[in-house]
Amino acid sequence: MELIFHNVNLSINKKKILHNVAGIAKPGEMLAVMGPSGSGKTTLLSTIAGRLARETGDVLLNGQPVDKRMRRKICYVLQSDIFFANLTLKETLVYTALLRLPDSMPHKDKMARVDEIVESLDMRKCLNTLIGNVWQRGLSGGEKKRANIACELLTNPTIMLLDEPTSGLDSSTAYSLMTSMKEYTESHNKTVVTTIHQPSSQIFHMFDRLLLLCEGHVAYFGDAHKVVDFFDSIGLPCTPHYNPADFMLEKVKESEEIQNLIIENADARRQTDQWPKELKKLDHKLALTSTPAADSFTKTAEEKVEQNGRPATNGDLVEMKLGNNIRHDSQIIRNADSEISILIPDEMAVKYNKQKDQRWPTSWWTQYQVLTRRNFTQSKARIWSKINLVQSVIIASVVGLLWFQLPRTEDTVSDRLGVIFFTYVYWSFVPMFDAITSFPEERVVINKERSSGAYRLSAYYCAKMTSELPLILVLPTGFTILVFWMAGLNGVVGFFGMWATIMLTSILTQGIGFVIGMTVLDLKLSISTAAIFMLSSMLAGGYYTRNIPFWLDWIKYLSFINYCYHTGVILEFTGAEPFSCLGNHTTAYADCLHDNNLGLNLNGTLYFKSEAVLEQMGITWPLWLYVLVIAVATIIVRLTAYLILRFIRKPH
Ligand SMILES: Nc1ncnc2c1ncn2[C@@H]1O[C@H](COP(=O)(O)OP(=O)(O)OP(=O)(O)O)[C@@H](O)[C@H]1O
Repeated sequence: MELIFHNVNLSINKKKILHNVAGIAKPGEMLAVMGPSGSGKTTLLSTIAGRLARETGDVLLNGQPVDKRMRRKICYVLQSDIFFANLTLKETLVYTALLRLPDSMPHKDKMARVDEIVESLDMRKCLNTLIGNVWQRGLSGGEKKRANIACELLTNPTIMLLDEPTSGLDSSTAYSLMTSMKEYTESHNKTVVTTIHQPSSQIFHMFDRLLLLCEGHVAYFGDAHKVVDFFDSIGLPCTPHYNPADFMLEKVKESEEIQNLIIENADARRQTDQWPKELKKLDHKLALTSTPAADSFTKTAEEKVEQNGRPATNGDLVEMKLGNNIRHDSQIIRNADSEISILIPDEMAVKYNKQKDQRWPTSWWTQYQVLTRRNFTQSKARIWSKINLVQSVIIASVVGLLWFQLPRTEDTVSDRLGVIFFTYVYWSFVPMFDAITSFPEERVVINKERSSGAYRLSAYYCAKMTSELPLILVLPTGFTILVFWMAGLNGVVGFFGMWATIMLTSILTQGIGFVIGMTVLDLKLSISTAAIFMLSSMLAGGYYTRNIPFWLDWIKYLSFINYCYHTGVILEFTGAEPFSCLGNHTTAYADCLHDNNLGLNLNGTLYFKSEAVLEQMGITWPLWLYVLVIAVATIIVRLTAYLILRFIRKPH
């Protein structure tokens, strides 16, 4: 496919970044975009990829404007290597292939495609290596760059946009990477646009075309090997044997005077034969569509589309009655006076393509299945990490030993409340902070993948919820078993009740963690926010204080711990064995109770029924109501997290 970008203008925060940037890249060729740091190379690539909205200008593939469907033919390899650190290279490539290659392609063909790319980029020896990150060693920098490119190549894109693929690589690794890319481009007839900072002269000579940018202006566009002649022609000769790439970067950074000289001469080249005819044609289209004839022009083109059943392309002839008010531009009138060659107007091609829009490469169900498997694999290492396992076992053992086999006497009531409160609070803290700290890493990967239209957000979100469920529930299950039986809490029913409500608490608090992590992007700030939220919930949760000032009493209804803790209390003190009083009759529980809660043991000591504790604590809601509130809160929190991702944290 031929890629044309024509007169692209773009401003960010009112700062003009790109000024009438134009260029063309052809199949089987590599176009290098060069320029000093900050000259707009990445911005241009993002604009071509459709991730930044241009103010004016066209981006055309084979003469047609790029819409969402066509954008799938473009792959954009970002400068940074964004992956899940704890997947191996093979897992990364396989999951990417399963997600991004169409359902209609048989599984074995998808795997064959992975093999082909691995061979092309010479990556076989590191297939089973973890991707890794700063804390965990994995692929080397060069291998990561190749992995980044490989993931995009899997979809067999026609246009490849590479943002600084050689940054951070030593010269021989950079050369070998670019050689692989050059071979791949030529053998598969791909159209490649790559930004590059300071290529060696060997790499520079691999490029077919060059776009040199200077402060967002075109300083040169044309054959890469003719750039030295251009500089020579404007009085800036290059010293023999000097790397042309270094030479021109020095010149475009030299002085304002030199910069203006280069830009003016580059502008002047647009009127000469050295400027590609395709770009000249677009200049004419612009001139024509600014005439009063534009409306009838569009209409006739639309008729042609309906007649052909496909959008008109660059070479199509569209019949148009020439009115008196049309400029007779000899260059664009082709056959007869009544026929004219035009490019299809943007809005019309987009409208046409929408009808056939296959937005996603795979079905929702495929996306859900693959993402569930991938998420399970990558979250397992994190959630079931050795450190989490050891931490849970140690804390559970300490709790179990401190509250070991509590006797059923009145003075252990407060201890029982303590262990229940601690257990619910602990399984609120752990999932919440795990969600907050893990989400930033995940978010960048998801944003990258969603930007390239790999899957639906709903598929990702449902997969995440499902795949992490068994993972987040295993540790609290083990913890509850240890603590419950070591402390000697209330029987089998009480155990299953506590286990279930702790699970629910973990799911709720993980959701709260996601909401905080998605809303507050700064990690430090999100941890502080979560700490404030958790501590306030704890304080208002009914364990530390039961006599909140009346004007602040409503706060307990906002504390999720209030509900979780009270489910635990109800489970512990309902239908349990009675508690013995300690000798005298003036105890808190015995004194405030109705007679029917009291009784005498055989040895003559007073006892009270366990439900008396609930009465003394003023717990009047039934268990199911507390559980219902937690369940509804869980659904609301999970939905909120989804909506935040859907509408607020959209990728560019
Ligand atoms: N959000 C923003 N607000 C203001 N200016 C911005 C913003 N984003 C980018 N810019 C500016 O746009 C210009 C072009 O940035 P871009 O990243 O495209 O440069 P580049 O040529 O790719 O640089 P490098 O080679 O260092 O990656 C820079 O001057 C940058 O400061």
